[in-house]
Amino acid sequence: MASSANGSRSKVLLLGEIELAHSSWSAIASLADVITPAATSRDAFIAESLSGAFEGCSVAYRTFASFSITGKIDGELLDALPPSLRFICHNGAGYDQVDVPACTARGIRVSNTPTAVDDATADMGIFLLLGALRNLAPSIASLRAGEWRGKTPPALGHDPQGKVLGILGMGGIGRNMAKKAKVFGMEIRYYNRTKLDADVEQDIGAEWVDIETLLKESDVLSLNLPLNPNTRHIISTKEFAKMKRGITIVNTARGAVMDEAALVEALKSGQVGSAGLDVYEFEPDVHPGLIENPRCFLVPHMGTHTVETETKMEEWAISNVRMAIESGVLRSVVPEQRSL
Ligand SMILES: O=CC(=O)O
Repeated sequence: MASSANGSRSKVLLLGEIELAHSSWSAIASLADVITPAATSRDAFIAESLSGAFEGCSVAYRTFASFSITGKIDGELLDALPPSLRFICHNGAGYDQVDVPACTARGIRVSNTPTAVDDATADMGIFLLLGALRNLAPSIASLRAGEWRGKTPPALGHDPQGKVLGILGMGGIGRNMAKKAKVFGMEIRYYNRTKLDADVEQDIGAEWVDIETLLKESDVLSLNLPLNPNTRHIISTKEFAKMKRGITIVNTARGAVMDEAALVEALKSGQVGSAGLDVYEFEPDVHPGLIENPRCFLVPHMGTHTVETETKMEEWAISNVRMAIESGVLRSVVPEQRSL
């Protein structure tokens, strides 16, 4: 299938940059013509597509950052893309930037890079958990400002040992984080629509509880679930009110699984004691109420930002492009399309 139905060479649309896996991408370029858009905004991208610039492309490779050019891959954008497009290979685990039902309706299959991100994202989760529990943000800032521990001594932090870590969403990242948190002496509870098999639960040392219990009994709550219409704002004012006063919230998933304005209020009132965040509802904008709150330990969406993990992710996404070109199937189609 390295050539298209009419016998010409396949065409691949490259949305974003290849940063690390250059030799694997060169191998794609030897199999197929690679088209790179000139546009730098959504309107210009749509106009460029409607002008026929991407005609004949059957596969698109895209990065998280390419959102700044195309915006969401939704029905409007798909209608502007050529009907030859059959596969969208997303480089990333979370694919909320792609409207999967709109792709399905047009016969386009979507892939992501599931397990490649697990270690690095879970490592970031543990880092944020410890940083928020230990109340490290103000002293990191005061040291850099030349004030040692600041004008008033920072509040004492808390140890993870013996605390209950509630994990909301027990996919690969949640499971990985559970194992790591166990080493810090934490007790692991989780809620996931599908309960893990008993042997997996036992291996991880995690207990399934219903979501109400998870909210009520956790000392730290880590959000590890994908963003979709069912999970948007799954944590908001009502849920904060059910939690233990002073809870620590960790989010490495997507900002919008939590109502960010409600989090700011819950932090202000002390209902939430601290937060360790890698993701934000309106990235790259961060709510000023988070930035100004010393009990927030904040990182600008860097969960997978390592040479090893970014390389794995690119290699994985490129392997999807290769399979699409050579065999007309994807290596890791997204769960919503698995039964199609
Ligand atoms: O945010 C990172 C990812 O979705 O892989």
